[in-house]
Amino acid sequence: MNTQEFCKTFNLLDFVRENLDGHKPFTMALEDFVVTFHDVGILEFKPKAESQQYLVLSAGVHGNETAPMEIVSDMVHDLLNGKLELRCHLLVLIGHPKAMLEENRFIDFNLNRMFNGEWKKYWERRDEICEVERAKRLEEAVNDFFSKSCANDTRTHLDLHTAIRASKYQKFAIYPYLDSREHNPAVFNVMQDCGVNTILLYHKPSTVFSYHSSHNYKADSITVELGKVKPFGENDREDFAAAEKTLRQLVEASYNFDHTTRYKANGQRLFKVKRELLRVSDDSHLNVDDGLANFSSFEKGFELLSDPEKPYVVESDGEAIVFPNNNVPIGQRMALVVEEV
Ligand SMILES: O=C(O)CCC(=O)N[C@@H](CCC(=O)O)C(=O)O
Ligand SMILES: [Zn+2]
Repeated sequence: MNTQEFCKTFNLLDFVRENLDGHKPFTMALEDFVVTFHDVGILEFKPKAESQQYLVLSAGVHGNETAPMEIVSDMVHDLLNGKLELRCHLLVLIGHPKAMLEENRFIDFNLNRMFNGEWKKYWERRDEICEVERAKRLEEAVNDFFSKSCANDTRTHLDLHTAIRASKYQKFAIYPYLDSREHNPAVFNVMQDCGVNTILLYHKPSTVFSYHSSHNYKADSITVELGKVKPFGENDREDFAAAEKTLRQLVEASYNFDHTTRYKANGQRLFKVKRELLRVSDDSHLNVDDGLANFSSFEKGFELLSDPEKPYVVESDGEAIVFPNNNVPIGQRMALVVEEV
């Protein structure tokens, strides 16, 4: 098959499904860029024209979060077929191909708790936990990509997700902890253009992918929750139209990520994390219905987390909950208690 035929019929998600255990790297030179298929779900686009922007778009770190994978896959198709112009350095990642095939959040362990080197703690168990080697591989890909950039280049990473449950604010994002850096107004502006009007400011280092790239490469990184989890083919792409348009504009490098960018976002809600509720024992249990939306709030005095040793009772009216999950192992996050700032 020649390059033109390959591009015309190429579907990233099918290609990933067909190469689950990896493939040999290969490169194709197209008119405006060179694309390298480094490994399953790891594609790098290098523009022929000079660019100072390095963009990572990751989707499917959770295998059942299908909409972002569909969006990214369509963008890759359009890039390969000249329908989307590439004006930045771009790394596209389909995070967890095996979980994607099964449309499950993960196989053995939540991949989005394995970054920032956390996978090293599980290295001895890599044969029983498939996410260990994948986290290592994804970190290597990000490292190789950002290592090509210079000090004045911009580094951006959008880790695209959809949430398990509905949300009071349908689209929201989690801005990872920045150590001693400042929040970048450009990130808020891009989120606003994506239709993301609620931003949760994370309060401490973590083992999620966006914190990894932010902490290690000083990237402008953010985890974006674009809607609710649905099976492949059942996403209403109209719901994602603003995000999709903005992602395409990012690839066309029509955004400036300079920290001096003026904050134009208007009406954006900001939340901060007040507390992280961890599972401390087998008996830890959140007293929330499955149908309860993210950002639902409680009255002071409500026992949100029951546990014989360490229950959590709501301390003030208006405390809200994000990502409640009774189905996590001991030591992992069961929910975030957040409050508006
Ligand atoms: O809906 C849920 O409960 C989880 C959705 C999801 O996968 N969220 C990410 C957030 C990562 C972050 O905190 O930046 C996750 O839990 O991994
Ligand atoms: Zn997710």
